[in-house]
Amino acid sequence: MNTGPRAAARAVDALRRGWEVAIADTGTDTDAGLVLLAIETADTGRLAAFDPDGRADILLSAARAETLKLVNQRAAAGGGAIRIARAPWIDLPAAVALADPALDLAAPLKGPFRAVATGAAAAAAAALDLARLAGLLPAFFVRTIDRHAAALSPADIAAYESPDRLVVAARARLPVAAAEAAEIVAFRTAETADEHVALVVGTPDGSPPLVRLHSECLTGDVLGSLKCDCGPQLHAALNAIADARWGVLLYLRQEGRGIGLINKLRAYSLQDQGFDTVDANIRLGFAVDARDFSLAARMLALLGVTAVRLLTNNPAKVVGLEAHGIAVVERVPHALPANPHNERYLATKRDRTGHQL
Ligand SMILES: Nc1nc2c(ncn2[C@@H]2O[C@H](COP(=O)(O)OP(=O)(O)OP(=O)(O)O)[C@@H](O)[C@H]2O)c(=O)[nH]1
Ligand SMILES: [Zn+2]
Repeated sequence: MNTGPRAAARAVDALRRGWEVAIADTGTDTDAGLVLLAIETADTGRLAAFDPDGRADILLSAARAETLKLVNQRAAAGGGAIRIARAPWIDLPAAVALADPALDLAAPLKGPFRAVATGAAAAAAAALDLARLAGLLPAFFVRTIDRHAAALSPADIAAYESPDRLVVAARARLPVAAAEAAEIVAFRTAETADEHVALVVGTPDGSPPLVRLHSECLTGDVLGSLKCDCGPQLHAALNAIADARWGVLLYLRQEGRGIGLINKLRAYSLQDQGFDTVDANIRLGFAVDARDFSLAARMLALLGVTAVRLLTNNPAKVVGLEAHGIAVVERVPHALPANPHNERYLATKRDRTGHQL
């Protein structure tokens, strides 16, 4: 068996190219595995090769299935994945409509739908994670196979995301507008292309540094998007850290709260239709926040930082760091003035995701 994160890296690549991927289940009561073709990157030729008899089922996230009202709340409450039995009318365009919420208003679904057991729950959940890692919609054509026919396990996919093998790859002096005495430290793991960065400002003075965990936001950080508060938060954080004379800004490549740029822009398109930031993620079939702050904790540990004053309004960041060995001795609020375009976004963060604004 081809184990390890290398198998997961190959699978991410395969999904993006529209190639099938097989995942062995790790449940003790099953000898099953799943073979999967991502709906987003399928085409008629690939689908015919994958599923010549038109018998492959559909695998969706529970959140997406609930949005489509394909399953009742009770079925979805278990979380994870929902498998829908293939019906003759579910051709490729119908499957795309199941996967992609952009079409929800334009393409009413036919039905009826029948939810069946996933047959390999751990493999199904891992498949959804793999889609997110590949930046794809979490929706597949799926067939059950013998687990021995699969080269990939859920543990491989977890290892791919794990920060355990993160190392410092390069460091250099980097004077920036906010602070001339700054050093940039770049991190990477062997398996992912993501290059996470820390900007270390000033020199340790024996007290816990002022720290900001900033998740990448191409639209806000680079283009000055008014839809969110990321750009102003980034610059205010650099200034606050410079004023404190000792601190660290982590620039985490967790675009779109971990769902990637393309999926975030899909969420924006749903927001144009009236859904808020939480419901947009759910309609796409993702968690409201897919980030894992163990990555940030590992970066701080590699910098020799074990206790911080954390600039954030998000209690999940405090919990995430503390769960991974970094003491948060103080939460420093980090709210910036709203504008007409991000007012609702900030209100949703306050009302629905527990931000202390
Ligand atoms: N999926 C999704 N991601 C978004 C949206 N708006 C902004 N983001 C992403 O949210 C992340 C910004 O979060 P942060 O500013 O790090 O943190 P936060 O959770 O808001 O908490 P604070 O520390 O209080 O700012 C970035 O990765 C953005 O790309 C949205 O509408 N949908
Ligand atoms: Zn943003």
